[in-house]
Amino acid sequence: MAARVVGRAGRLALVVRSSAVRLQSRLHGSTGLRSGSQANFFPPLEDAMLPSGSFNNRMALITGGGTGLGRAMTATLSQLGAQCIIASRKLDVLQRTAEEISSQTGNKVHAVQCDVRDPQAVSQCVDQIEALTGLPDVIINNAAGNFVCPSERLSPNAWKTITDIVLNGTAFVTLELGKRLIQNQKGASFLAITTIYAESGSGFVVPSASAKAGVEALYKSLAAEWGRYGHRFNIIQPGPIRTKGAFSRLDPTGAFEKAMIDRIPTGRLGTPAEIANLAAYVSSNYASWMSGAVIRFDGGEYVSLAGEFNELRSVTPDQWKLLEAMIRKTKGS
Ligand SMILES: CCCCCCCCC/C=C/C=C/C(=O)SCCNC(=O)CCNC(=O)[C@H](O)C(C)(C)COP(=O)(O)OP(=O)(O)OC[C@H]1O[C@@H](n2cnc3c(N)ncnc32)[C@H](O)[C@@H]1OP(=O)(O)O
Ligand SMILES: NC(=O)C1=CN([C@@H]2O[C@H](COP(=O)(O)OP(=O)(O)OC[C@H]3O[C@@H](n4cnc5c(N)ncnc54)[C@H](OP(=O)(O)O)[C@@H]3O)[C@@H](O)[C@H]2O)C=CC1
Repeated sequence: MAARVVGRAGRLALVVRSSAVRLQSRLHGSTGLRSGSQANFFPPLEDAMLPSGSFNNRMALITGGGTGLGRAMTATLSQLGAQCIIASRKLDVLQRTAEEISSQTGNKVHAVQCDVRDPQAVSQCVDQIEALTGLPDVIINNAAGNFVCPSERLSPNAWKTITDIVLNGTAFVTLELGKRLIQNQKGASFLAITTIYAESGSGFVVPSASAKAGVEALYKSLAAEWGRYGHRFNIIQPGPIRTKGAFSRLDPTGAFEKAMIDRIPTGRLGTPAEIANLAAYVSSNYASWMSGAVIRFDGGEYVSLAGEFNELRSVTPDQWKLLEAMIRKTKGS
């Protein structure tokens, strides 16, 4: 009896899988029933969302602001009136970005060299910022380092490098600025950019997952402790958004991109401009009651990966009829 049931279930699974695969390949090539088409429902809007002038007379520090998502956040804040300071290791990259953005927006963008792993360099960077603009009203901890690697291949220095940039770097910047802001009785909005796997953990990016989880604990803790000094602390967890920095280190051959898009319910990657709009809102006075928030911004990828039955999206209506009939026939346990 048991063998008959297993046999029938096995045959059904085969039928379901092979007809789903046939349908998938007819519609969308070799994999991914849902990729692409539903993205038309979710077009990315690229223009700045907040009213112009929302950041007039405000100073914003964006770490890692010379490239990728940090650059997009800088461009949006600058367009909305902020005076921005971008800080990272590569001064030439920072200066190029600063010139490009300020020539487009008419607002000054300052470039300051800083390796966030070094607390002394961070302290000197904050000295420079104080001299240039005064202490910032908006701090975005966006700088990061990452690469995919089986954990058994990680050297102690590989572990240290990622955790130093992501967790210690964020802590050094946050504590240095926090202390000086408290001394000057000035409030500020702190935002950390983490990732969806800070919550779940993930193999093959274990130093990054561990450090990003630490950043989330740091920001939630300070949201509770430093509200009394006028500071807000929030977190954005982005899903996949194409940047050279991330994709060259996480999917160097491009082999995983299609499978990744297939599992995103909105059928596409995010865009830098979209996350820049969210970061601007969270950092603005329109969000002055938001603190301690963790905002997942991933097109639905996290819940899609989490739900055990989500693969049933590929079951066709005819197959559902069959499955339902089988289930209804079952009596008792
Ligand atoms: C499945 C498809 C996925 C597609 C994308 C989906 C994205 C969704 C989720 C994304 C999350 C993204 C999170 C991010 O953080 S992306 C940000 C990426 N950007 C960067 O990393 C920019 C900065 N990075 C760097 O500068 C370098 O890459 C660095 C290695 C992090 C730091 O550089 P540096 O200080 O110069 O370090 P090194 O001296 O080169 O190396 C230090 C030790 O690390 C070892 N190491 C370096 N690379 C590797 C590697 N690829 N594998 C294993 N080990 C590595 C290196 O050997 C050193 O150790 P030692 O030899 O023992 O001294
Ligand atoms: N793109 C994506 O799909 C996702 C990105 N994220 C997060 O978004 C943020 C931005 O990533 P993204 O734009 O994609 O990648 P980038 O590689 O473009 O950005 C990382 C930035 O961090 C800076 N940086 C690295 N190490 C240091 C350091 N030691 N000191 C100071 N700055 C440093 C780099 O500048 P420099 O080399 O000049 O130092 C670079 O500008 C990161 O926090 C990342 O974890 C999270 C989830 C998904």
